[in-house]
Amino acid sequence: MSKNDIDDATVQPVDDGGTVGDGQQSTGEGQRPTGDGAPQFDTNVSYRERRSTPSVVEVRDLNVYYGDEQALENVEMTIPRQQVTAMIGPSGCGKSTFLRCLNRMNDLVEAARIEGEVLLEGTNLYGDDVDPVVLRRRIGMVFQQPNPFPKSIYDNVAFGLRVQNKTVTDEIIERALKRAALWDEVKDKLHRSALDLSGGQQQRLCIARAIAVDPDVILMDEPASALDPVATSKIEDLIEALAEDYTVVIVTHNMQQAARISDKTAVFLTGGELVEFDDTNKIFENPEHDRVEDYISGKFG
Ligand SMILES: Nc1ncnc2c1ncn2[C@@H]1O[C@H](COP(=O)(O)OP(=O)(O)OP(=O)(O)O)[C@@H](O)[C@H]1O
Repeated sequence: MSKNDIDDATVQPVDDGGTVGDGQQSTGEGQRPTGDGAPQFDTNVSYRERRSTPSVVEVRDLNVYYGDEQALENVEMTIPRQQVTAMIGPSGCGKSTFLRCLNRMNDLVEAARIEGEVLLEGTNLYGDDVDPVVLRRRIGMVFQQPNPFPKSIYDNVAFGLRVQNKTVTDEIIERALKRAALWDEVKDKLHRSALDLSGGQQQRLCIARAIAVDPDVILMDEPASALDPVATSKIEDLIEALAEDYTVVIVTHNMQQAARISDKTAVFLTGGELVEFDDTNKIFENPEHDRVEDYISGKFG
């Protein structure tokens, strides 16, 4: 399967009752024991109540290979709760591979082999008893190209809830659209096709769709790179606002964007090495590593 096939395979609704547009999947009520009854994530405690711990995702000794090629090498990272964490680095350094490891999207790539641990609230996502479908209900994803379904604006936002057999109310739809800073622009045309929206509006709709099911973490792979400067600016403002409620992890090619909107920045360099991970200000003003300084100052990449 090619890299592009991953997105294609996960953005369209399928009839297994699981996939929710932008890669979110669910089997119903979230993190209850599933399948053979193996306990998964603790769902009796809501994410809002679990905020007492500072980190939400811990990555330990992560190595990823595509066939013989190593794409990530011994990556260790602690992703803080309710902050924006940006991944930057030159093309091919493994940023998207890393992001996809956080919700097991790489499971869909036949050639990919993953070693190491990714802990969500202390549970290894790669544990034998973890259902990736349940996991993707907790970790949503927004892609580079806005990918609304050919349905109404309302039905796009409702999609994930319906897949999970959850109640859909006008209030829930309104709340998600407001949270995605789209409500004022669409409140009078909720039953019109989502495909009639502009690219920037479509991307905010995809964000509304992702947050309607109330995930813990939102992964974003270059969410503004297909948009014009005005639409990009709206998405950037929105990402900063979302971090009040959610943990956001974003891949961006745009260093200024990472500097503007993120709290933490991870710099990957060629060979899938995470060279530095720190507060964004530190990375951009006084990085520890010469290679990071060279990259930030545009000497390569
Ligand atoms: N499905 C795949 N099959 C084989 N190799 C892959 C696949 N996806 C990525 N790779 C390889 O893994 C390495 C890391 O790719 P990845 O897309 O994660 O990098 P990136 O930093 O996100 O790049 P870009 O900024 O260009 O999107 C590259 O060498 C790439 O060719």
